[in-house]
Amino acid sequence: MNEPADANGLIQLGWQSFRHLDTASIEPATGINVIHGRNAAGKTTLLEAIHFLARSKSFLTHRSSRVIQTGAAQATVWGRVATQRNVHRLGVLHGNGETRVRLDGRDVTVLSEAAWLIPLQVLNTEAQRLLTDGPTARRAFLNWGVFHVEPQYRDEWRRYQRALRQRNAALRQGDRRLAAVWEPEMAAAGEAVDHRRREFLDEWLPQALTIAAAWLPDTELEWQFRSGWRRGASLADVLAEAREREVSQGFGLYGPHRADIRLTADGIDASGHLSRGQQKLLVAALKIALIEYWGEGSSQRPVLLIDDLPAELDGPHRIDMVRRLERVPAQVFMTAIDVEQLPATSEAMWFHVEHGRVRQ
Ligand SMILES: Nc1ncnc2c1ncn2[C@@H]1O[C@H](COP(=O)(O)OP(=O)(O)OP(=O)(O)O)[C@@H](O)[C@H]1O
Repeated sequence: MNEPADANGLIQLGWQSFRHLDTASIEPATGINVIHGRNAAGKTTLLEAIHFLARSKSFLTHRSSRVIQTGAAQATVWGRVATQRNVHRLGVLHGNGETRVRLDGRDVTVLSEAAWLIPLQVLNTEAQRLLTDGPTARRAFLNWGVFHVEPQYRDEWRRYQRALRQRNAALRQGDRRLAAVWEPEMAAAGEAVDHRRREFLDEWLPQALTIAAAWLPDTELEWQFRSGWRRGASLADVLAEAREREVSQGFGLYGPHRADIRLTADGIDASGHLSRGQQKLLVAALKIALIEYWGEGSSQRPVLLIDDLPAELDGPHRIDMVRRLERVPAQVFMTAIDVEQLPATSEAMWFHVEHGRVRQ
């Protein structure tokens, strides 16, 4: 650890043998960074490198070996991350089928320790699956959001999942007595998880929809949260009532593992009603509001990666989006093929990428 830096965030980023990027290091702005260049220049790869550093994995592939440059043995990304108190050195290396994370000179085994240092969100075409896919993606997003505001949440969620697994195993064996033994633990942890989720959602979603409403003024946006069990009933009662039916199913049908968030536009499911561009704006609003919520009282500066910001947006919406991003308490990295597609941003730092070479 070093002395505190003037500004929070990723103040230096370097890489070696990471896909087709030439070995280099850059000193990004802690506000907006624009990465531009032609197709296949390496813009998305640069975002991927930041993701790799923050989360020890890619957002493009589950197979980390793919990030290793053709012909190289390992890929490395490293960075210096300034928080309010210190400057941390973080490094992620992938080679020989394993990923190693180093934080301030020591190996990190619990990856969330490193993930905690750089709260990160990605806005790309995949991110729109938050609206179009099933509830699993939304629950993962919700869990990640709550975890960054309430670190104890992870333990409660793990406790719940453990009890759920044990009860499911008992249900599959038809062992009603053992299933009942796990119910008080499952209900206690489940209610705690639900409580934290609701507190978080009540703050986050109204703010997200306010941001989105400014971009989609003619659309009425609403949200609803489904806990995963009957409203108003205690989870313990619901589990006891459902036990017999669940034995025949072989797994638990109720609880926070079945939760979902429903977003509607003019009363219709948002994914079915909104255009691609409108969906992009809504997802951007969800992520910006999350980042603003994280930013409050946190010593870590969140990072927002936006791949091809101009795509699918008309001129006025591009301007609105960039103006909004200028006020977000986050470090933003956005890519664009052509700088002409973006409005002038006074504070931004510009990086040009050509054939894998990044120039500041
Ligand atoms: N492991 C690797 N080793 C070497 N080159 C790679 C590797 N993986 C991908 N590439 C190359 O990286 C290029 C893609 O880079 P990237 O996706 O960052 O481009 P981009 O600038 O975002 O382009 P676009 O604007 O088209 O999205 C491809 O030409 C691909 O062949």
